[in-house]
Amino acid sequence: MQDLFMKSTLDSIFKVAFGVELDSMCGTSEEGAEFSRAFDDASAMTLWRYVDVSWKIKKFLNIGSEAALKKNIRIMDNFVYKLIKRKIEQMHNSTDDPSMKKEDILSRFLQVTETDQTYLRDIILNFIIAGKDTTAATLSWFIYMLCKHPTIQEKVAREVKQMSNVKEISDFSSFAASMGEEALEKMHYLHATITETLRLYPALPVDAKICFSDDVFPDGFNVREGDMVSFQPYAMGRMKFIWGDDAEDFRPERWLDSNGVFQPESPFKFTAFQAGPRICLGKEFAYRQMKIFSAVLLSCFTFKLADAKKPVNYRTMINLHIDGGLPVSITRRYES
Ligand code: HEM
Repeated sequence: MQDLFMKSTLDSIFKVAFGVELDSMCGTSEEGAEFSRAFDDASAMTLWRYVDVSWKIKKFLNIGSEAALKKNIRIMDNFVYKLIKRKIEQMHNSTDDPSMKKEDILSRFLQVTETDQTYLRDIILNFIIAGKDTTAATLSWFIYMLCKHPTIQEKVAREVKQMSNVKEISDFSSFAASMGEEALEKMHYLHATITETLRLYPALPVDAKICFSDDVFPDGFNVREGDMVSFQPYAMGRMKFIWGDDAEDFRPERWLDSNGVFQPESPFKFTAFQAGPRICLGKEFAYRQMKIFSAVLLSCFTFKLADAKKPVNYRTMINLHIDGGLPVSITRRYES
């Protein structure tokens, strides 16, 4: 499942942010598949710099992991610069139809006359880094949690069916097409279940910052310019003094009031999306995307772990991935 989520969220971010059908899901674009591979390898190699004390020497000599990283960066750069060039050409050719220019985020940047190609490349990669693995990993943990808690899985499926107002689901794609904004808004239990997943499995388990200048924290602790300070949404999400004695239990109900309406928490308590001025810019987008994916999947299929006895471990990456993916068996809910 995790691999499929990674591919589909990459395709989705490409469509929304750059107006491009990458189709890494079906692999019809060889260029897209090469970019996707290079992107994943480059993220893993970048993280190893934290623990590999010799990375600077390797970089200087252009050997080992650093030579491979350089090659992957070149593949990504070529792909992204080509994309920017194509987009600029498309925009020039579509002057007669102004609506064509506004569809995606890259076009909007180009409209405000931003032409520095390196800056645009960084914007593109930033969106991919921020929006691909985060939602895919969260959806994987969400399905994992629902396999561990089948009654919650059924409750989510029931809510989706009820709120989407579809009497009988006869096929997957027409049900997906009928999933409107209004119906998604009403799915409070689904919203709570995704949020509960993020509390226990935040896509960014540790968030680090480097101090810009000397400072004193509210509790009197001194930090100096250049110090690294980190907070840990993973640990915070499991602390009893923050969430109560049942902090380690998966209980979506904790997010609902007595009428079943979702009650948000302060972002300084539920820190999966950061808080303050640097809070995640894609939070609403991420919820919408995750709700659409899970609503469609859960109303059409039931999920079970392929091997319920196999322990699930974390993979050492910036985002909280399931090591080795998430093999599941699925059963169709409707008669085809
Ligand atoms: C479950 C999904 C997601 C989670 C848990 C998440 C979490 C976060 C976190 C913790 C940060 C702060 C990083 C830092 O401290 O520098 C962040 C920043 C950001 N996120 Fe997300 N994110 C998610 C999905 C997305 C998506 C889908 C997009 C884009 C469509 C996105 C766009 C961004 C951007 C642009 C920033 C940078 C904001 C800034 O630096 O001011 N995120 N996200």
